[in-house]
Amino acid sequence: ENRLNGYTPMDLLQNRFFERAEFVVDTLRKQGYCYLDDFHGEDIALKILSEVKNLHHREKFTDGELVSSNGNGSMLNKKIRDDKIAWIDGKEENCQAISHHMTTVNTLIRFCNGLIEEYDIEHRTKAMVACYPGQGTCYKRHVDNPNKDGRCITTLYYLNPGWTEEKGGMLNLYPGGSEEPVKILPRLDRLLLFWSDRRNPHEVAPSHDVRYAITLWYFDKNERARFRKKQEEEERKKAIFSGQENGSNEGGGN
Ligand SMILES: Cc1cc(NC(=O)CCC(=O)O)nc(C)c1Br
Ligand SMILES: [Fe+3]
Repeated sequence: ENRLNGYTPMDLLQNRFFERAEFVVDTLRKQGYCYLDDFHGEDIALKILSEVKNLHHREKFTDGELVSSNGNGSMLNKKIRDDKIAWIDGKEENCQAISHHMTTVNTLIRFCNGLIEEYDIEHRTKAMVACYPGQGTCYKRHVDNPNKDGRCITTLYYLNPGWTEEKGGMLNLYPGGSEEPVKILPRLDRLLLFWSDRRNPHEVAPSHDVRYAITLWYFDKNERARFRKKQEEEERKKAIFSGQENGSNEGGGN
């Protein structure tokens, strides 16, 4: 077969992933976050962007969560976040490039998993495609996984060609809860990774132009299993409790 100085193209590809995984894991250990620029290359990045814009134009995004009341019971549709999101599993039509992104990040994370002994990463969420429509839309400071829901690594892929700080929309990251934020430019073809837990509070500064990103959260198998068991336990307790509440006794059954 076509061996290039002893390596096949697959060998070279594997090496490339291994090298990037080593850099990612070393950097995550050192500072808790890491970003790779020119992750897919411009052509594929622009293809992914066109699919995301297409989702946006086809109204496939829902509004960010609305919080309910302002405390005195009246329903105030105050927003805690301004992003519009679409959940994508990668099999949808016209999402081939987004699907390619998902499998590429899976491969990178699989190589990283071999180097991180404290986690055992086998699963992830669907892709959350997010759009900040501009006009000062932002996302308040928060931690992705404050209470051990299983998510250990957050990956954010940015799709904003020619973005500058004047447009706002910087991701302000506070690694180790530091006072001064690390300001990450959400530029096209940048892949940002960070530990999803309390080590990385973050916020999106007000955006003055349309800002797209794709998030994938990766789970630690054990933390996720514990969380699911706890959830089922709570469901059971709730079912029993609601049974007693309205006096019926079948709730205490099963
Ligand atoms: C729905 C949701 C979105 C986000 N997004 C960001 O933190 C913004 C990152 C960026 O676009 O730079 N985080 C959580 C914990 C939830 Br939940
Ligand atoms: Fe977040």
